[in-house]
Amino acid sequence: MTTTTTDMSAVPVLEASGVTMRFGGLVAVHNVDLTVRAGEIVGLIGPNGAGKTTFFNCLTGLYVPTEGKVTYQGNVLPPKPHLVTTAGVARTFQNIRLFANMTVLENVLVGRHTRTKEGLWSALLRGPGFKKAEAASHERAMELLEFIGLAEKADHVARNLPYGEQRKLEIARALASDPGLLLLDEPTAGMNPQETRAAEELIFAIRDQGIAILVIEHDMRFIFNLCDRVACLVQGEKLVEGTPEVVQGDERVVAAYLGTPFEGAPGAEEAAEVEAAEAASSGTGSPKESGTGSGTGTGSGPGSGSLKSGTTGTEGEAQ
Ligand SMILES: Nc1ncnc2c1ncn2[C@@H]1O[C@H](COP(=O)(O)OP(=O)(O)OP(=O)(O)O)[C@@H](O)[C@H]1O
Repeated sequence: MTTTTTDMSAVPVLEASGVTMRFGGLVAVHNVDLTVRAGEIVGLIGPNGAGKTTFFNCLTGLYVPTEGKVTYQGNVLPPKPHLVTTAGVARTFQNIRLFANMTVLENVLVGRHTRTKEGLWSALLRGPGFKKAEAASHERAMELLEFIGLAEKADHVARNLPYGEQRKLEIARALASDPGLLLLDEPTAGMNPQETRAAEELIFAIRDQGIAILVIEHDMRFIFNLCDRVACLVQGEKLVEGTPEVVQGDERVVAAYLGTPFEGAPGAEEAAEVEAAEAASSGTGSPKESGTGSGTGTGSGPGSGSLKSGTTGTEGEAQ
């Protein structure tokens, strides 16, 4: 007798094929294929305007792609965001979208509603079924707050949380729908290096819970540390896809995404000296702001980060 074992990591969770999105004459996403397998963290990078968020919107039912197909666990995803969430795909947004005046706990409970079956009458009458479901939701929401480290702030009003915690809360709310795939759109935007490192740990922990992850991010250090695979979009098309090593070494990606040297890069110091000298000789007096990067790797556009993970840390950070 032969036994066959299935390598779970090879099972596709999400499969997007030939996804194209046009806005009038503008082709924001063109013929993009992308697969996310069970247990994977996949990164989506690319310069500003490359089509990353549009692609996310095509995956999550906010946009109906002009062409192409998106399946989750083998089933075509419905073109409605709430149905996509019910199917098992949750997301966060580039700009925080919390219910600012609700408490931390209430925000997570809102995310739970796709998993509660009690109807309007049951809610109005507050029968035993409703009370049981409510208690279960509450328990699950507290579990999630514990998981992301916000349990002690369950009763705080969301708008009073520090920025990094608001981002975490968004993730908890997305997790409340018990997804099998989590899409994160720039989860570390605006975070300080400590918050970014904590976010990295949190995402690994989410993956370890069996949730596949697709993440858009401009912080190259973060993305290359985190991801098993990275795809780079440029002008709506997938330029390259591969391991972090392959993608960060791809000269087309370097050229398309950065185009300029960065602090700490070989030759960057010399380049900065030359630039300063040129600025002085052109009579401007002070060297102009250049694309050499701030060294944090957290910028949001071409020239704002490094493609070498571990080379762009802020002073004092472990490399
Ligand atoms: N609803 C829309 N209507 C028209 N054009 C749009 C719409 N949404 C996005 N676009 C255009 O599609 C292109 C891709 O934008 P998108 O926001 O997807 O890029 P991005 O890679 O996510 O950029 P960023 O990194 O700056 O967030 C841009 O030219 C943008 O102006």
